[in-house]
Parts: sequence; C-alpha cells; structure tokens
Amino acid sequence: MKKVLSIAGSDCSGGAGIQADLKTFSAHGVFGMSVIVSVVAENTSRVMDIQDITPDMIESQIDAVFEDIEVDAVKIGMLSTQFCMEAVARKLEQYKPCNVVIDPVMYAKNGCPLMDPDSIDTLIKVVLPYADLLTPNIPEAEKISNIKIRNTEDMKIAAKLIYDMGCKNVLVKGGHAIGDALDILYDGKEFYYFKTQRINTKNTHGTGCTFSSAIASNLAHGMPMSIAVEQAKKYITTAIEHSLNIGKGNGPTHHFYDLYKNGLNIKESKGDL
Ligand SMILES: Nc1ncnc2c1ncn2[C@@H]1O[C@H](COP(=O)(O)OP(=O)(O)O)[C@@H](O)[C@H]1O
Ligand SMILES: Cc1ncc(COP(=O)(O)OP(=O)(O)O)c(N)n1
Repeated sequence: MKKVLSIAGSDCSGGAGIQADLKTFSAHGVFGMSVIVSVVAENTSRVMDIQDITPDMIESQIDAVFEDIEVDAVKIGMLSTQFCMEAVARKLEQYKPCNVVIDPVMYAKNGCPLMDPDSIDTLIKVVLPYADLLTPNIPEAEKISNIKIRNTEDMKIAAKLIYDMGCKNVLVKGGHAIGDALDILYDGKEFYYFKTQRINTKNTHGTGCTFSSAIASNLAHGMPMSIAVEQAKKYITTAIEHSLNIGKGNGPTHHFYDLYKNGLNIKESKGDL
C-alpha cells in the first residue's frame, strides 16, 4: 500500500486541514499519516484561535514517521510562522522525500489569516524550492509572484514567475475567479489547462486541502504530474458537487471511496493499491 504524509494544521470542524487530507487519502486507497503543525479552533464560519506546535515537536513528529516508514508522497498545507517553515524545511532537506505537494495556505475562506504575512519571504526562499508541485490559489499566487491576476494570461505569467523561484511545477487554481473553474499547470515548458463549470454552492470549505491531497495520492500511485492533476480535478469537482450543508457557513466537500473508484480509472495508476 502507498503511504502519504500530510504536514498541516488541524481543523477541528473536519472540513479542511489534516482532517480533509486524511479523508482524501482514504478515498484514494493510500495509507494516510499526519504531522500537526498548528491546532486551529475553526468551523465553517470563522477561525476562533490558533495554537502553533513548537518547531521541536514538528521535527520530532516528522522524525517519528521517517525513521520507521517509507513515504511515497508528502502534502504540505498550513505553515503558520517562519519557525514552522524552517523546521519543516530542515526535515525535507534531511529526508529528501519524493512527490512533495505544497499548498501555500495563507487565509481561510472566511478571510482569517492562517499564515503570518511576514513569513512570505521564508515561504518563498526556504520552503518553495522543495516543492515538486506548488498549488497556490489566485490570492496566494498574487502574493508570491507580486503581480495582480485579472485573467488567464495573468495566471500564466504568475505561474512562470513562481516556477522561476525554484519549484518543479506550479498549479495556479482558479477557484477564486469568476466563470469556469480553470486551473493552470506549468512544468517549466508547457501549460496544461484543467477546466470545469463552476458549481453554484457556498459549500467549498477545504477545497484546496482536498485537491492537493488528491494530487499527492495520485503521485504516490505513480501517475505522471499532469495525469495526477487531471484525476484530482475530477475528484475535487465530484467532492464539491456532493458537498455537505453542514454548519452555518461554508460547508465541507464530501469524500467517499466509491466516488473515487467509480468516478475515476484507478487502473491508470502504475502503482499498486
Ligand atoms: N465553485 C466551484 N466549482 C467548481 N470548482 C471549484 C469551485 N470552487 C473551487 N473549485 C476548484 O477547487 C479546487 C481548489 O481551488 P480553490 O478553491 O481556488 O483553492 P483554495 O481552497 O486553496 O482557495 C480547484 O480545482 C478549483 O478550480
Ligand atoms: C487547518 C486549516 N488548514 C487549511 C485551511 C484552508 O483550507 P483551504 O482548503 O485552502 O480553504 P478553506 O477551507 O479555507 O476554504 C483551513 N481552513 N484550516
């Protein structure tokens, strides 16, 4: 069985963060593991409090996983401070895992900051170079590339600028745009376009976490990058279509194994299940 590690924050309401990642891993038939970087008291409407785990404890959790278990992919989500980022980067340097998908989480859907804005330079210089894939949404891509994104052409310019900062692939996600839900992958040579109709729902809590975890799972199964993204796009679209009207704010996406098995051709994966 393929084994995938999430290094991220905990969302006690279960829609985003580590909880969304582990549900996505299970739905993809991979064994999920988690290193908690921050505990977030949040729900579908708001973030109430954040408690960061100490850098030493983050490093110990990563050591505990890697000294014992072979890891086929790593998904990295919320890294709230420069100190969390440096701790994770030290361990990425030490263990050199393959298939590292980094979702540069900055804000929750309700606008609450999940990353100290002063850490952006550390994110770019210290963490980003470890990404086999970086998956910014439009506001995150604007912050990292330092340009305003108004249209598809701007998404491509931002992807190129971010690629030049040192990651191997960039996926600029269009969930925050208007019109079709278009995501653009850039691998340094070509652009790949992944487009679906926008689903008319407020229940999109955890879409970015789910999407990046689905990509990491597919990479662990042995899919090439563009296929891993294409299949994950089908997964997130179905998960949004079946999203749940839980809570008073933005409800969560829905994960279940049959959805993946029936909706996607898992045999395309070169890896074992
Ligand atoms: N209403 C929607 N309909 C269809 N796809 C969506 C919708 N909202 C987001 N997506 C898709 O969900 C994925 C996550 O994107 P996004 O919501 O931008 O990430 P984040 O949660 O990091 O802000 C992308 O594939 C995006 O295109
Ligand atoms: C603990 C935690 N991590 C990440 C997020 C952000 O999740 P994301 O999927 O990017 O989007 P929203 O859930 O904010 O819509 C989070 N909220 N909590």
